[in-house]
Amino acid sequence: MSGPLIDFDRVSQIYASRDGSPVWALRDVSLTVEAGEFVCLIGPSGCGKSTLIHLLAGFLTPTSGDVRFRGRPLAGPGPERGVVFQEYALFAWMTARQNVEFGLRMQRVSAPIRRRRALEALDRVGLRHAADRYPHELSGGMRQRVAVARALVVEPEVVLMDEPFAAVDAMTRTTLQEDLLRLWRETGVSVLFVTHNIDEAVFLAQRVVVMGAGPGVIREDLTVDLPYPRDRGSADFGREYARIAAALARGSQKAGGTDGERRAA
Ligand SMILES: Nc1ncnc2c1ncn2[C@@H]1O[C@H](COP(=O)(O)OP(=O)(O)OP(=O)(O)O)[C@@H](O)[C@H]1O
Repeated sequence: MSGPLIDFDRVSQIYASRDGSPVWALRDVSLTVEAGEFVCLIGPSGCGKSTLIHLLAGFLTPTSGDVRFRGRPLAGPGPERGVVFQEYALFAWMTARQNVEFGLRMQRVSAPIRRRRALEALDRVGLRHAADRYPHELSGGMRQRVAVARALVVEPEVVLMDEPFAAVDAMTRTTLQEDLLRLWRETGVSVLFVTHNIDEAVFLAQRVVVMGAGPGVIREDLTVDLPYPRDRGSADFGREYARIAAALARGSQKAGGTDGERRAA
């Protein structure tokens, strides 16, 4: 393939606030993601991380600029872009297997193939045994695993994850991170992952995109050049952590700047 998988080209997103005044969620954001990359977006609350994910998911159309996938402007949601949110967005009235089958049903995949693929996807996240349970019978971590299986079962080219592990306890979170890395390496899918957590970004990402708020811009785009699996106790890990923390601190000092500053930086 020539060109990036994902291309944000000078994208701005303006919402109307309750009193009608404009809210610049993103201003002039340019970002590319290559096929197979694992990229984390990190930044203060309100810097437009979720907006960026929603644009890419096709839930929103940018106020100006273009969002392209494989060189083509996006026109709504599509099966090549899977989404996992922080909240367990599972259908309460469906079992884990039925939840995972949902996307395949939309694609009109036949019932026996749906069933087989859903069970395989649940197996990959270690939940085949829980296929017939309803969401309320699952722990928070298990529900997020089902959400990951549901996103992956349709074999997307990118998974968009908006703070997917923020609501689970620390130990479960670590396990989910390890599982996600394994799935990423097994499938070759690209991952765009929003987090507030520097440790999570350093553990997971090949690139960490640091955003700033007021309006939302990209401040820095940092490569994390550490081999996988990463050792949280290593000096190298600590150095990368400090580098990203410093970039975040610089970004918040510059709040209110423009994308032009990023280019100049
Ligand atoms: N539907 C909306 N209408 C009006 N303003 C909105 C809307 N959605 C988001 N905003 C505003 O746009 C800005 C960016 O919001 P967004 O949710 O993308 O940020 P975020 O970085 O994901 O924040 P957080 O880390 O708190 O989830 C914020 O100022 C927010 O209040």
